[in-house]
Amino acid sequence: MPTNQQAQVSAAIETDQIHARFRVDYPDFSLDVDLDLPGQGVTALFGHSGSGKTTLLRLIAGLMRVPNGHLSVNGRIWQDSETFLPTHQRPLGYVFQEASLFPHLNARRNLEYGMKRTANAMDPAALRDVIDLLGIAHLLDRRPHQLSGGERQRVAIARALAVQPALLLMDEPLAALDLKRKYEILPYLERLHDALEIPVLYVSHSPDEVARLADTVVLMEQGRALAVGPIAEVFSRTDLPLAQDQDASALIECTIAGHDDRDALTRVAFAGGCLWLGRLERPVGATVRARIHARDVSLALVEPASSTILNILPARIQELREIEQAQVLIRLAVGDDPATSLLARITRHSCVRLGLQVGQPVFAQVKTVALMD
Ligand SMILES: Nc1ncnc2c1ncn2[C@@H]1O[C@H](COP(=O)(O)OP(=O)(O)OP(=O)(O)O)[C@@H](O)[C@H]1O
Repeated sequence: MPTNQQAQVSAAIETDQIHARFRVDYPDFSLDVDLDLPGQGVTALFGHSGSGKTTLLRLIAGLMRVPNGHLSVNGRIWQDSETFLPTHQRPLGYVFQEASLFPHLNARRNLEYGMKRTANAMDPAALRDVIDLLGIAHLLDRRPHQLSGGERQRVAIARALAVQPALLLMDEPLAALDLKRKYEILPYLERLHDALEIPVLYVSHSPDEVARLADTVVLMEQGRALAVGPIAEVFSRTDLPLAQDQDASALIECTIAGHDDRDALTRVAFAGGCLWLGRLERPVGATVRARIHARDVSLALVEPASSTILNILPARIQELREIEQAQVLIRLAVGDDPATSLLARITRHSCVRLGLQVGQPVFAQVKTVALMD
């Protein structure tokens, strides 16, 4: 029979949301946010350098205190007008740009260090799972200087998780790694994403990282949250600076529908259509996230009968927006599902020549599809 206190805790946990409201005024910068974020999955705090991402993370960690701030995490108040939990009382894990491991302790002792100081440490079986998930079992006897940057970061992530935090904060955990190491560690982060039940706030200014890892995005600009929402929705909004970028892209959640061994192709299905990709070694039914750059999509009014392009999707124009360099950004609904969007970036000249307008049916020719996991 649960005690009253346990019943209150479980009732509070069901609220499943993070609410963060903060205002900070520095002489040359102000941050003003009021955010409701999902209580699970990875939320990216995404924006250019100086947009306020780290400041927001520090406020959430309790490393800074501002008056009138409010923070609740899955129903537990961490800060309001009466309460301010100091950092050491907040059940959180914090992973920084550079793994801050103790140099005189090996990886195992580094993991144990935090665990000894909390009443909520993982049991040995759960810790073994985390060690396996991050692929660090063979590194446990090594000291930090005997590890690569990526390996150190994996140990730092395991250490953050070993205290069973209610929230994991990651501040550009890949920023200090070179490209090769980044690509080494990304699959581990993707595995974490699938395995973790706690919410993760992930600071990044890299669209590529965010496209791979995030479920929800907070797009930060000059201390404000310009947009908050599911990643596919935010990425395909043509009114945001993100879409005007050369890297603008749409994300589509897909399921592996079948393989064609003869032609070394894999067919993936999404709500409203399907795409052919180079052969993927993933089982039918597995989910993958596809990223399609706006610059890789061209449009035709009639279905091209003789094209080398594998993926030609019937679509309908949802929105046209003229952007710089005499180009037009077009948002397309693909198939029957209005929630699945593609972006196409074409010249104004072509747009006028084809007489494109909102509501018009077209065929989207997709030159390249990148897989995000
Ligand atoms: N203690 C401080 N006093 C005054 N200004 C500060 C202070 N801390 C941060 N700032 C300013 O606040 C702004 C936001 O900084 P913040 O580190 O939050 O940005 P960021 O988006 O995390 O940037 P980056 O991606 O470069 O880490 C910057 O203009 C910074 O100079």
